[in-house]
Amino acid sequence: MKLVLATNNKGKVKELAEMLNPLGLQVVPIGEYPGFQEVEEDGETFADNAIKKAVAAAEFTGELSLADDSGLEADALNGAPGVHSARFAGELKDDAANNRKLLKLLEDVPDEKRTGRFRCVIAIAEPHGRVHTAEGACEGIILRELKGEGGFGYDPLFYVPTYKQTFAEIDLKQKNSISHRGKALRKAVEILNRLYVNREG
Ligand SMILES: O=c1nc[nH]c2c1ncn2[C@H]1C[C@H](O)[C@@H](COP(=O)(O)OP(=O)(O)OP(=O)(O)O)O1
Ligand SMILES: [Mg+2]
Repeated sequence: MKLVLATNNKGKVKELAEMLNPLGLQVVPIGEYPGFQEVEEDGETFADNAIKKAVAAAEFTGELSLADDSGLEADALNGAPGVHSARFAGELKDDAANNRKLLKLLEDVPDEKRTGRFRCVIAIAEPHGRVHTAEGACEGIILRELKGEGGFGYDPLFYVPTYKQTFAEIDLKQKNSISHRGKALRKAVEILNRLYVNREG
């Protein structure tokens, strides 16, 4: 069975594929389907946007499709950038510019108030229209400067106290074991196993 990954984010594809490949599904990024138009992410919640992306991909490809909508919530900014994380500093989805904007807004925020979390909602859309969702969150601290070279997005600013490292300093497997995406994906895998078993039997 095919599973289309309805994301254009290469960082997400790496993390998702690492956990999905062992399932024995044929995992195909949406980039391999020419002509798919990126949907407008105008939902008020991560779930709204994840569902919108997964359904659009399932309709376009006719295949089981999985989408991820995620972002960073800073408590000192009342949860911003939240669902606007990707385009926080503008339409270009520029990670470096997003990180600079976040640092600037948090400039005067004392260490103990720099708490936040990544959130992720994964939506799985079946070709005939049923949708399933799974979510995950990971708590951390937003640093005052970038640290680490790995990962993507806000990873170099996101410090995990239990690891004493940022998401950009830990490897992909470690990140998947604790991250918002890893948590959501483990629940999503249970959903996929159920769907897969139902189809076979
Ligand atoms: O583990 C993460 N580590 C660092 N940053 C992260 C992570 N997870 C989400 N993020 C940030 C990246 C982006 O600024 C936004 C997601 O936005 P989001 O719309 O879900 O993804 P996107 O536009 O990059 O790709 P797509 O919609 O095609 O899946 O949150
Ligand atoms: Mg997006």
